This record gives sequence, structure tokens and C-alpha cells, in this order.
Amino acid sequence: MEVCAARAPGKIILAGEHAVVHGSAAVAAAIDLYTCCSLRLMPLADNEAGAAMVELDLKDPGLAFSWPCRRLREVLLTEEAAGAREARPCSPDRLASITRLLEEHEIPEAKIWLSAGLSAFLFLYTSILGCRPGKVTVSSDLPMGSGLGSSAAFCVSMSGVLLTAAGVVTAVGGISGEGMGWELVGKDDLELVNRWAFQGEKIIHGKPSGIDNAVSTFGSMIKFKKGELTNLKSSNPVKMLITDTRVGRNTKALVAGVSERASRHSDAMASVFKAVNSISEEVSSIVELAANDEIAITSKEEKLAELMEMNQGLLQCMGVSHSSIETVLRTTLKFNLVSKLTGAGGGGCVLTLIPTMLSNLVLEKVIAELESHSFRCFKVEVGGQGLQVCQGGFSCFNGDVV
Ligand SMILES: Nc1ncnc2c1ncn2[C@@H]1O[C@H](COP(=O)(O)OP(=O)(O)O)[C@@H](O)[C@H]1O
Ligand SMILES: C[C@@](O)(CCOP(=O)(O)O)CC(=O)O
Ligand SMILES: [Mg+2]
Repeated sequence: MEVCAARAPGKIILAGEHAVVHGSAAVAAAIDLYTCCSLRLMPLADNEAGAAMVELDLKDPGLAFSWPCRRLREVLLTEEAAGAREARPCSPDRLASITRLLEEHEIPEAKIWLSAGLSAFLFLYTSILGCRPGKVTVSSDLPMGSGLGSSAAFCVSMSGVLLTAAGVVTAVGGISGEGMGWELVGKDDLELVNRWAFQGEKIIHGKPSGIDNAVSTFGSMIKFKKGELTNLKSSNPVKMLITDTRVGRNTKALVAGVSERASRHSDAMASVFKAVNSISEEVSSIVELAANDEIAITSKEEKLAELMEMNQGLLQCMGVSHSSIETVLRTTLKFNLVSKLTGAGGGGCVLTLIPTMLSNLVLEKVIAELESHSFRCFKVEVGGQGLQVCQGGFSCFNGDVV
């Protein structure tokens, strides 16, 4: 039985969400919260006996699904994968067949939002591995549907593990300081994973810009514009507090809402997107500036804070803020701290810039006040690794062997 695993990080968007879908620049960074997929391929002999299954165990919502390989072949006509070396889009016909397969499962009404992720899974699995029997287990540190790119981390880690199992992607070496067996992946392989993950993200987001899957695949901090990615070398750590308002929302609906507003007010919204582009360009130059003393660091942070405030105003113009987000903005402003929503908005997560000179005592007070509104705060490391794979018997689940 072959076993492998892959993990991919979530992200924060420092500037440019939504506008990036319309061609503006945006700046994003990987965070140290991961989604992990492990895969166990089952013997092909099961296939002949007719008992072979493709199984998906989703640890976070606590749901498991399985499809007989025979049924998948019947409905999707995928005897063999058509070749995993090039990413293909999911055609409308194929998506309709996948939807039919999902209708055969009882998904609890309260968890119906999972169907987009399930469709992305069935598309990626059958496109990359055909109808080979196997079991995929997924677990994540990321809150789902909160703006931290859980959909992209899901698609990147899923594509990573499937392509590794297909023998198309190979690990190139361990990560120093990490004894868990995670290995990095070469640039060409990462490009391929990113292209497949983008196809999955299209099923979940409708019209993604590609920034989330790119930063989840390649890690680090990036500027992204019209599919072009520039690596940013941030010379000082950027410290952000993340507040999850716990107000659920759906990226696909919010992205569609902004596009509708843009078609109703094309000139005004073109100006909004242009202003966001300038903000992202400025943010990307500022993060790369080397600041060597207290005055330079403070001036850099003040510029970043001002740009975040401006970006938040423009996100309000796009119609993606929310009363819970406004509560976070007002609360942090009492402590002279600037915040902006991150990701699609409409609830979800808010970023607060934490100046280097801010005392821990004040930070704890801010967190306590935010949490008194039933929000959840967490501090993250920004700009770390992207996709990592593990080609052995190790799994992400408490270090157990799968
Ligand atoms: N760990 C996971 N298990 C199952 N589905 C997931 C997982 N992570 C993400 N998804 C899918 O992604 C969707 C959330 O994506 P989205 O609305 O873009 O929010 P975000 O990417 O900000 O978390 C979920 O509704 C689900 O379909
Ligand atoms: C709103 C958007 O810019 C980011 C969405 O991020 P998330 O799914 O909310 O984590 C959409 C996109 O770029 O594809
Ligand atoms: Mg998403």
C-alpha cells in the first residue's frame, strides 16, 4: 500500500483582495496554519472484485464520503487519468456529472457549503489518478470560509498529494529543523501543482484571481498581478494579529457581488480598483525597505497602517465589509491600531497591524476586548514555506502512521 501526504499553508492578504480579481495588484503572505492531506492507495486487485472505493475522510467537519470506483467510471467515464502532467479545466458537463454523484450522498443541510470542496476533490482525484481506489484524509488548522484561504490550501495540498502518488511530483529534500519528514518540492513541480490547484479553486470560488493558490503553493510573501507573481523579500518581520469574527460567509458569492457592482457602476469601480492597485504597489515597496533602527521601523509601520486604512475604505466601497468587521475596526482603533479585513470579507477575518514597539500588556488588552465580543484572535508567523510533501508512512494526524 502506497502512502503519502502533503501540506499547504493558508494566507493573509495585506492589500488588494477583490480588486486582484479585476486585474489590480495585491500583496499576500503564507501563514503557519496548514491543511494536510494524506493518501493511501489501495491494491488494484480490489478493483477487479468490484469492491474498490474512493474514500474521503474530512476531519474538520467530521464527515466521511465514499464512492465505488465502478460508479465513478460509469458517471465520469474516467477509466484512466487522461494524464496528470498538464492541468485541465473542469468542463461544464463534467461538473454536472460530479454534481449528480454528490446528490447520491446525504450532506447535512448545515454543512451544505462543503459541496463545493467535495466537487473540487472529485474533479482533482479522478483527473489525476483516474478511478484508482484510495483513501484521502484531510485535516486543517485553518478556519473554513473565513478569509484565510482554506479553499486554496485544500486544493494545493490535495493536488500535491495526488500528483505525488501519481509519481509526477517528487520531493527534493528535507526542511532543516523539522524532523517530521516534510520535504520541499522543485520549482517546475510546484508550477504544476499550482495549475491543478487553480482548477480546483475555480470550482470553489467561481472566478478566482489565482493569488490564494499561488501563495499557498510557493509560500513566502508575494505581489500578484494578472497571474504574474513577484517574490517580496521582507527585510523586517510584519506582525499581524488575526481576528476571526466567526461570521460565516462564502467567497464565491462575495466575488460575484463585487463583479455585479462593477458592472452597475463601471467608471466608479474602475477608479476604486485603480486606487487599490496603487496601494498594493506601495505596500509591496514598503515591505521590502530595510529599516535598521527604531525610527525607520516606526515610519515603515506608520506607512503600512495608513495604506491598510485606505484599503479598508475601498473594500467598504466594494460592499464587502460587515458590522462584525466594523466592530473589530472600532475596537482596535481605541488602542490606536489599524485593521482591515482580509480575504473576501462579509465577516471572516480581520488583520490588525502590531507595531514592533507595542507592549505585550497592551496587545493582551486588545485581544481580551476583541474576545469579549466572541471573536477569536490568533497570532501567526507570516511569510513561511509553501507546499511540502512526505513520501512515507507518516501522516499529519498526531504523527500516526496511516
Ligand atoms: N479542510 C477542509 N475540508 C473540507 N472542505 C474544505 C476544507 N477547507 C476548505 N474547504 C472548502 O472550501 C470552502 C471555503 O472556501 P472559501 O469560501 O473560499 O473560504 P476561505 O478560502 O476563505 O476559507 C469550504 O466551504 C469547503 O467547501
Ligand atoms: C476575494 C479574493 O481576492 C480572495 C479570497 O480569499 P478567501 O477565499 O476569502 O480566503 C478572491 C480571489 O482573489 O480569488
Ligand atoms: Mg477561498
